Amino acid sequence: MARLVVVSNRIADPRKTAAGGLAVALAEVLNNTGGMWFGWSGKILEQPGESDGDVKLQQAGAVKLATIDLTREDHDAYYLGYSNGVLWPVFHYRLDLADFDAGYIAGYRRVNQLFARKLAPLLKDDDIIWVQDYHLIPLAAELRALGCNQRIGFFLHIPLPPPLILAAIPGHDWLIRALFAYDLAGFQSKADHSHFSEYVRSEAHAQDLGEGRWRAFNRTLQAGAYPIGIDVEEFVGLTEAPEGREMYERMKREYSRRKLLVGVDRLDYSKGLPHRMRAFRELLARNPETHNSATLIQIASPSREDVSAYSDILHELESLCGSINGNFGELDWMPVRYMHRTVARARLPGLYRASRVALVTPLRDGMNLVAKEFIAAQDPENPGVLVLSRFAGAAEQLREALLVNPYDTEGTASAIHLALQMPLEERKTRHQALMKTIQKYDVHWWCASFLDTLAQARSEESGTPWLRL
Ligand SMILES: O=P(O)(O)OC[C@H]1O[C@H](O[C@H]2O[C@H](CO)[C@@H](O)[C@H](O)[C@H]2O)[C@H](O)[C@@H](O)[C@@H]1O
Ligand SMILES: O=c1ccn([C@@H]2O[C@H](COP(=O)(O)OP(=O)(O)O)[C@@H](O)[C@H]2O)c(=O)[nH]1
Repeated sequence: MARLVVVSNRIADPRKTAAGGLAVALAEVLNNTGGMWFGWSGKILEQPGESDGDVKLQQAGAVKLATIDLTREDHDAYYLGYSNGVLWPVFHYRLDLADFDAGYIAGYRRVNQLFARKLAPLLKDDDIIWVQDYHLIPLAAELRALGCNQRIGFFLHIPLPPPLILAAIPGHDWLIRALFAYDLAGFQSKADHSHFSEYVRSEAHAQDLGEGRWRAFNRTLQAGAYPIGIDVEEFVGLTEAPEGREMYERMKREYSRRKLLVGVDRLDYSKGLPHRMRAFRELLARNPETHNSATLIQIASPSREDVSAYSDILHELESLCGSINGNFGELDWMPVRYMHRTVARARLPGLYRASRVALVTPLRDGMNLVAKEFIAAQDPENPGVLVLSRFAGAAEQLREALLVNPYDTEGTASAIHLALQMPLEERKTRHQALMKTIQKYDVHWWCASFLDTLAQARSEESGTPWLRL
C-alpha cells in the first residue's frame, strides 16, 4: 500500500482527542499507511536566525509529523495577508472585506515554495500526497517544478464562489491554473464544484472531458464534490464518556427550568453571529412566552485576531449580546450567555445533548462540522432540532434540518420559534433521517471516496515544468 502524505497549514497530534474530527479521520488513514503529516509548526520566528530552518520530525504512533517554523514576515503575508485577508473573504463572497495588498501574494508564493522545498526531499516515489485547503493552492505546482511526479490531490475546505466573484482576485487565473498541477481537486458541495466547472469553462477555456474531468494548460484534472463528514462513532463515544455525561448532567441541572439553544463557532464574520443575535432578539420581542424560558449559550472561539475584520466582529457581537441582556434580562434570567473562549471538544457533546435547539446560521460556510456534531450528540428518544443556514455546505445534505436564510431576521426568528415548539414525534423523525445521512457520509467515507478517486486519477503529463509560477 502506498504511503499517504497529508499536507496542511496546521497540523495536530492525532493521538490527542482534542484535535478535532478532521485530525481523527486523517490520523486513521495515516496510521493505516504509516503516513506522514507535513505542515506549519504553529511557531512564528520573531528574530532572524532563531531557527536552523530544518524540518522537525516527530513520531506520533504510526504517523510521522513533519513541521517547519515560519518567520514573522512570511506568516503575516502568507497566513494573515493572502490566505485570510484575500482568499478567505473572497471565497466566502465578501469582496467588501478583501484587502488586495500586492505584497501578500509574494509571501503566499514564498511560503508555498518553502513548503515544497522542505517536503520534496522527504517524499518517496510512490507516495500519495493530499494537500488541504486554500493556504496551499500552488503547492502542487511548486512540487512539480522540483520534479515531483507523485499523485497529488487537493481538497478545498471552504466554499468556491461563482466565477464573477472569483475573478475579482487580482491573479485569479494564476490560482486556478495552479490547481491543474493536481490530479484531483475536491470541493465540499455540488454548488462549489459547479462554480469550479463554470470557471474553468468560461475563464480558462478548458475542454470538458466528461465525468468531472477537464483538460487545460496541457494537463488533465479530475474534479468532484466530496462533502466532509465527522467520525460519528467517535463523537457518540465522547457523548457517552464520563466527561460528556458529566457536562450533560451539569447543564440539565443548571438550566432545568429553561430550553437551551446553543451556538458554537469560531468568531468569524462568515459565521453570521450578529445576524443570529438579531434573529434571537426578534424571537424574544415577538414571543413573550420565551422570556424567562429560552436561553442561548453562544461560544465564540477566538480566531485570527490580527486580521482587522475579526476584531470588528467581536465588538459588534459584544454590543448586541449586551443590549439583548440589558433589554430583556431579568434578575434570575439572562437570555444570552456569551463566551469568547474555546471550549475543549470533549465538553461539547454534553452541551449539545442538553440543548433543545442548535443555531448554525453562517452567512457562508464550506461545510460546518458543528451541525453534524450536534446531530450525533442527540438522544434519539428526545432529540434537539437543528436550525441550519441554507448557505452552509452542510445544507446540501441535511435537508431535514430547519433551513433558514440568515439574512432574513424575521424568517430565522420564526424558524427558531418553530424549533422550540416542535413536537417530539417530528423531532424524532427529522433526527433519524439526519443521523442516517451523517452516518452514511461520515469522515471515513470522505477519506475513502477522495483517496479512491485520487488512486484512479492521473494527468497524462505529470511533472511538466510549465507550471513554474
Ligand atoms: O486554522 P485557523 O485559521 O485557525 O482556522 C480553522 C480552520 O477553519 C476552516 O475550516 C473549514 O474546514 C471545515 C472542515 O472541512 C469546514 O467544516 C468549515 O466550513 C471550513 O470553514 C479552514 O478551512 C481550516 O483550514 C482551518 O484550519
Ligand atoms: O470552542 C470550540 C469551538 C469549536 N470547536 C470545534 O471546532 C470545529 C469547528 O469546525 P466547523 O467545521 O464547524 O467550522 P470551522 O471553524 O472549521 O470553520 C468543530 O469540530 C468544533 O467542535 C471546539 O472544539 N471548541
